[in-house]
Amino acid sequence: MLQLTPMHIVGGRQLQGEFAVQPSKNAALPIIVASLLTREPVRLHGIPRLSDIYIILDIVAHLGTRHAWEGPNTLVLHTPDILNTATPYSLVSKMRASFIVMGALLSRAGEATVSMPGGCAFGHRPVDQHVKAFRAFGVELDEEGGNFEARRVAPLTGSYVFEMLTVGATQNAILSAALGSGRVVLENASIDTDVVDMVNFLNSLGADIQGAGTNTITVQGVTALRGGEYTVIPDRIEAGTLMIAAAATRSKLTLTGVRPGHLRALSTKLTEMGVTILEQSSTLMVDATRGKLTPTNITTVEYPGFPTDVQPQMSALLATVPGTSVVMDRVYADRLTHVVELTRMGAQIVVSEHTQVIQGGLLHGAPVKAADIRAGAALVVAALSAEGETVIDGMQYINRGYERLAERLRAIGANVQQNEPVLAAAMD
Ligand SMILES: CC(=O)N[C@H]1[C@@H](OP(=O)(O)OP(=O)(O)OC[C@H]2O[C@@H](n3ccc(=O)[nH]c3=O)[C@H](O)[C@@H]2O)O[C@H](CO)[C@@H](O)[C@@H]1O
Ligand SMILES: C=C(OP(=O)(O)O)C(=O)O
Repeated sequence: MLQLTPMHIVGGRQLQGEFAVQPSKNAALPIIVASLLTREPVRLHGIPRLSDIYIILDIVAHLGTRHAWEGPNTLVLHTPDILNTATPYSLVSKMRASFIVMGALLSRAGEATVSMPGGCAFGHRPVDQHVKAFRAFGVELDEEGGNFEARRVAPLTGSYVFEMLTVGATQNAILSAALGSGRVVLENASIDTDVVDMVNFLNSLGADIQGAGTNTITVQGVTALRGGEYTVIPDRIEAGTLMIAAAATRSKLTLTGVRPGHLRALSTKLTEMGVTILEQSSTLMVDATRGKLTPTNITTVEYPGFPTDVQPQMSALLATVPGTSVVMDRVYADRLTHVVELTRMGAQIVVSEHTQVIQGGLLHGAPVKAADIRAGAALVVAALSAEGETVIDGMQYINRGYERLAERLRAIGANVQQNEPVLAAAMD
């Protein structure tokens, strides 16, 4: 992973003005993979310039996709032929989301070899549901030497009831059956926005996938998909991070280019704490300047519940709110790498049986290190509110999910310095 220079933040300043939210990383990644299903060109608007996007582009390039950027966030992808059906460990280990190339390759080429995805700093992330769904549809699947080898021996048919709500396995299962003459039914499917956006994209190319956004999804295979043009949804996790940053700095901030409906669980919680939120069709105003915030309890669950991907940032906010708050992550019980770093900044957090008990108070600047993407975002939130200077190392993790963050935070009044990553220029 590219090493980046640390970010320096002098905190204690209010944020102000408008922040234009980037397009969604976690929606864009599966849509780029889903473009493997058509031999025609597709033009995607709203692709954020992030290191994860460049990694998935390397992976699909290995499989046969040519790409060209048209302006800052528009990407044209074209996969006339699949050139490889094996994705090596060196590529898959860089990003867990890449495991869904298995479903796309099964659909388009009838076979796939994909390495077990890499581990993650915040705990065990199994792929058993992906494997069980494929097998339920009649796919032959062997696991050998850290690789999964899958073959379509007949049209995919049957149904699978997921044992938990999983975004990635739902996407993988949909992709595997979207081409061909079979029909599969997914029960207890994820209703996450990133599943719905991938299905909307595929259906816009001629796929026949019904029920996305409900717990039962039916995929009727089609012979081929056409090319097309699609705009990816806004990034609700980036928007959520900025809402939380506004609350932590007791600021008034307007987010533009958002879908307020995707952020309801967070808006409800912040409102309960004393933050005023005003929603319009694609803007969201957060006002934390009117009086004291109150502590609260958070339990993360799958969408549309409170998202795990803003749990560390929310914990950072709660570390600034006097009183006792309790945070439990039911999606990733061990998503806790932010805790030790926040305590360097004066946060009082005790972890017991995967639960954070937070006594809010004042934070101060300190040297800290991000160990994963949202832990890094939590450190940015804490640093923006803390007295004095915080130096955040491990920026390569934050850069996975936030485009030109230092520059965009400066534009809303933060005192942030970092040599900007040269990703876009270097990797086109
Ligand atoms: C690139 C991307 O979009 N990543 C997001 C995606 O990850 P990802 O798709 O990997 O997460 P899942 O929704 O699959 O995981 C949800 C839960 O199911 C468990 N599980 C999942 C699959 C499986 O085969 N077996 C199993 O036990 C996981 O360990 C976790 O506890 O959704 C997560 C949950 O919203 C987010 O935190 C990630 O940011
Ligand atoms: C955890 C995340 O991504 P990934 O699933 O790729 O690790 C995230 O975006 O918060």
